[in-house]
Amino acid sequence: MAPPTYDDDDFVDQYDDYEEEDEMSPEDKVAMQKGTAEVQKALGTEASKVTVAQIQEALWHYYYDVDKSVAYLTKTFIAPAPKAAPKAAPKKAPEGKTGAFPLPAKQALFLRTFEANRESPEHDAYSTNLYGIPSHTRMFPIMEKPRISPTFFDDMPWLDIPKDREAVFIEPPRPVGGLLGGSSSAPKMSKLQALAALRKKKAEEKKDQERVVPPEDEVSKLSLSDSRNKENTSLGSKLRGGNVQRDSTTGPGPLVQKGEVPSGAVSNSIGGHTGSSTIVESETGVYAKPEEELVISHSHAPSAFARTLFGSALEADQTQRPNVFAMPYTQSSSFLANAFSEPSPDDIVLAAQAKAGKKTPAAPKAAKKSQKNEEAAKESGLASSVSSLKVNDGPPPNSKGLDVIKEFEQNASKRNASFVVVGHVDAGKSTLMGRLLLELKLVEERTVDKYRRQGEKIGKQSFALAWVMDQRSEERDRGVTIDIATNHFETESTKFTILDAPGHRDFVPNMIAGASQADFAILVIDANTGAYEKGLKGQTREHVLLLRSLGVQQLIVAVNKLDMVGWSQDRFKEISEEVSGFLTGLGFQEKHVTFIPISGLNGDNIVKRTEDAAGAWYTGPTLIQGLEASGPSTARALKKPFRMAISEIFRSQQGTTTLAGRIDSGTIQIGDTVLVQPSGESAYIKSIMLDTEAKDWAVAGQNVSVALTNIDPIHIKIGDIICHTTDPIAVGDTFTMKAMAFEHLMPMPVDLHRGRLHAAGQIQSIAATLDKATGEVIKKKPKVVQPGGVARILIKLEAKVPLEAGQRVVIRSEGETIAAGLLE
Ligand SMILES: Nc1nc2c(ncn2[C@@H]2O[C@H](COP(=O)(O)OP(=O)(O)OP(=O)(O)O)[C@@H](O)[C@H]2O)c(=O)[nH]1
Repeated sequence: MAPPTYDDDDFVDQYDDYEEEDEMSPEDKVAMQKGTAEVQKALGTEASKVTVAQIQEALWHYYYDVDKSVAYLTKTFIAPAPKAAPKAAPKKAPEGKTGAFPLPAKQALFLRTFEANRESPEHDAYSTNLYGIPSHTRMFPIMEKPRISPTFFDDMPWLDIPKDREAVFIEPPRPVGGLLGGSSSAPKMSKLQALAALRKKKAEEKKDQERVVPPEDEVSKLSLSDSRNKENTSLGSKLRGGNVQRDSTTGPGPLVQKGEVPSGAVSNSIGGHTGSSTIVESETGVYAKPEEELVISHSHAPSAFARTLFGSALEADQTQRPNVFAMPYTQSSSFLANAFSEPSPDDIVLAAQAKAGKKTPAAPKAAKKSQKNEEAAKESGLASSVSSLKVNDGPPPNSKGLDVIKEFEQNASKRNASFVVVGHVDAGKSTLMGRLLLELKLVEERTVDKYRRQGEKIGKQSFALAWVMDQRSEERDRGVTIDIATNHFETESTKFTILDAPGHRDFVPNMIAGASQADFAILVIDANTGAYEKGLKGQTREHVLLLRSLGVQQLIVAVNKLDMVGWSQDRFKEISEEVSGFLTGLGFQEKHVTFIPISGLNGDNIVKRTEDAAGAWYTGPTLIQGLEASGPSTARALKKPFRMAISEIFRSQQGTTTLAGRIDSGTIQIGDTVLVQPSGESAYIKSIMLDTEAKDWAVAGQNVSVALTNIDPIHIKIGDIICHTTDPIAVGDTFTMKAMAFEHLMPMPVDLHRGRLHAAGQIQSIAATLDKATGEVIKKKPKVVQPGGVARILIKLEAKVPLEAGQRVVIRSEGETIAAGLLE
C-alpha cells in the first residue's frame, strides 16, 4: 500500500499530535506511576528525603529500573559521598536537575546536563567533579541581571546622556613592584642582585657579539620586507624594553589598552623592524599593525631579580615564552607545532630528484606547484637558508606494478572479515569480546585478573573482561564504551577484525562509524527481565535500523546473560521470535540471521559449549562457529575506483603519516600516488599493513593502515577519503538522497554521517515522497515526510565534503537518527 500523503492542514494537525506524543505516552505514564510507588516503597522512611520529581527523573533515565533508580537516589540525595560535597554542601539538590550542586534555584536553571534525557545518571554519578557536578555537565555563564529599574533610561535619548548620569572612569591602581618586578619605578637592588645582573649583562654582550643570524631570521626578513624602513627601526628602538603583545582578538594575552606607551615597554627583535606600525604576534603569525591601533600592555619591566632568574628581556623576547599558551589541539597526535619549520616533503623529493638528475613519471600536481615555488624561493636566496634545515625523506617509493586483482585471487588463502558488535548499553558487548579473546588465548588470564583487581578498587570488578576492549580511562571510570575499539583474531579460515561499538545513545555517531566498516554484525541482547525490553525501546532498535540502512545484511544475534535467567529456553525462544519478527520487518532475510544463547561473562557457547546442565537444550552453533559461517555479504567492489575512509591518523617521528581505515572499493599498492579529499593534497603510498603484516597491496573490504610520504598531516582529517589521483572522488556541499524517514522529516538543520565523516547542514527541500517498493513519485514537494516514508530530499551542507552517488549516509538531528539512505 502506498504511504499516505499530506496537505498543509493535515500537517498542522499531525504535527500538533506529534508534539503531544513527545511528552509521555500512556504506557510511560502507567510505568512512571508504578515505578514511583515502588521506589518510594523501596526507600521506606528515606523516601521523604527525595521529591517525586527526583524519583521520576531517575526512573526516566533508567527506563523504569527501580533498583538502579533507588541506588542513584540514595547515592545522590540520601547519602551522598562526602568527598563529592563542596565546603558548603547543599541540604537539598535543586529539583529534577543534576543533583548535589549547591546553587540557588534561579542559577541552577542555567545548568544543563550534557543531554537532558541521558540514559543513565549512574554513569553521570561515576564522574563527578569537586562540586558534585557530573564532569560532562556544561555550565553556561551565569549572568546576574543588573538591578536597574526598567524605566531608568526612559528620559535618556541615545547619545545624549545628562551630565549627572555620566560615569567617571577611575584608573585602577598600578601594580606595586614585587620581587619579580612589575613596578614602573626602578626597583631596588641588593648588592648580590646587582653583581649577578652585571655578570649577566657582560655575558649577554659577549653572546651578542658572537651571535650568528639564524636562517629563520632570514625568512622573517623576507616575509616582512615590504613593511620595513628606517623609521620603523627608530620606533622599534623607542619601544625597546617591554613585551611584544599578542593581539587580543586572536588569542589569550595580557590585559591591553590602546594608545598608551608605558615607560619601560620594549619590542622584541622582530618588533625592532617596525616603524609607523608595531609587530603583533597572533596565532596565525606575526604581522604589522598600524600605529593608531597600537596595543600596549600595562605590564612593567621585570625586576633585576627576575632578570637574573629568567634571563634578560631580550632573551625573553626572543623565546616569546610569556605569550605562548598551550592549546588543546597541540595534544593531538596529528598536530605539528612547527609545521613550516622544515622543508615540505615535496621540496625534499624534488631536491632528491634534482640531485639524481631524473624526473618522476607521475609527479603529483602539488609537487609541480611546489617546484615553481622552490624556484622562486631560490631566486630570493631563501633556499640556501632552508636547505640547511632539510631532513632527508628519500625518493618516492617504487611501485612493483602488480596486477592487484590477480594477486588477490591467487593469494587469497584466508579471507578477511570485519564485524561490528552492537546493542543497547550494558548488553555485554565488550565483555563478550573480552571473553572471546581470552578463550582464543589472545589475552592472558593474568591480564584479566589484573583488571579484576583494579576494578575491585572502584567497585567495577564485573567489567574486567570489558576492559580488554575498553582501554581508555574514561571508559573504565564510567563503565561504558565511548568509541569503537578494534581488535583482531584469526581462525583456520578467516582473519577477523572486531569493531566493538558503544551502546550508549550519546555515542551513536561512533557506532555508525563502526557499522560502516563492517561486513556483518553481532547484535548483543541482554536476556535479563526488563533489560531486553528496555533495549528494544532504546539502542537495540536504533542500532538494527542503522545496520540495515548502512547495508549490513548478516546478523548474529547473541542472546546474552542467559546465566541470569537460569538458561531459560522459553526466554530465549520468546526473545528470538520477537527479534526475528522485527528484523524480517526491516528486510533482513531469515537465512542471514542466527540466534545463539550465550553468557559472555562465563564463556558459555562462545568457543566452547555451555557446561551448565540447564543450558543443555541448545545444540546449535557456538559463537565462533557462527562467525566462521558469516562473511562479506556482497562481492567486494574490487574493480571500482579506490576509496578509503580515514578512521585514524598517526604521525611517526620520522615524518611518515599513517592512515587507518577500511578500503570501501578498489585496490592499492605501494608506490601509488593518492589524493586526500577534500584537501586535494597528494601523496605516495610508502607501505601497507594488514593487521600486523606488511603487504605490497590491499583490496576492498580490508581494514588497513597505509603509510604515506610527501604529505603534511595538517591537511588530513578523520573522515576524509583517500583515492587515486587518476580517479578522484568529487567534493561537494549539495546532495540529493533517497531517504527512509525514521522520524518526521521537513526542511530543518541536520547532521550528515558517513563513517567517521560528520557534516552539519540542512534539509533544504523535499522533492517528492516515493513508493517504497517501486520508487515512483507519490507526491511532489510535500511539506513533511512521515516516519516510515521514503522521500527524495535535497541536503545542503555547510562545507564541501567528499561524497558520491551510491554511498549510504545517515541523517541525525538533535542526537536522534531521523533518516538514512542512498546518495543519488
Ligand atoms: N551475569 C552476566 N553479566 C554480564 C554478562 N555479560 C556482561 N555482563 C555484565 O554486564 C555489564 C556491562 O557489560 P559491558 O560488556 O560493559 O556492556 P557493553 O554492552 O559493552 O556496554 P557499552 O559498551 O557501554 O554499551 C558488566 O557488569 C558485565 O559484567 C553475562 O553474560 N552474564
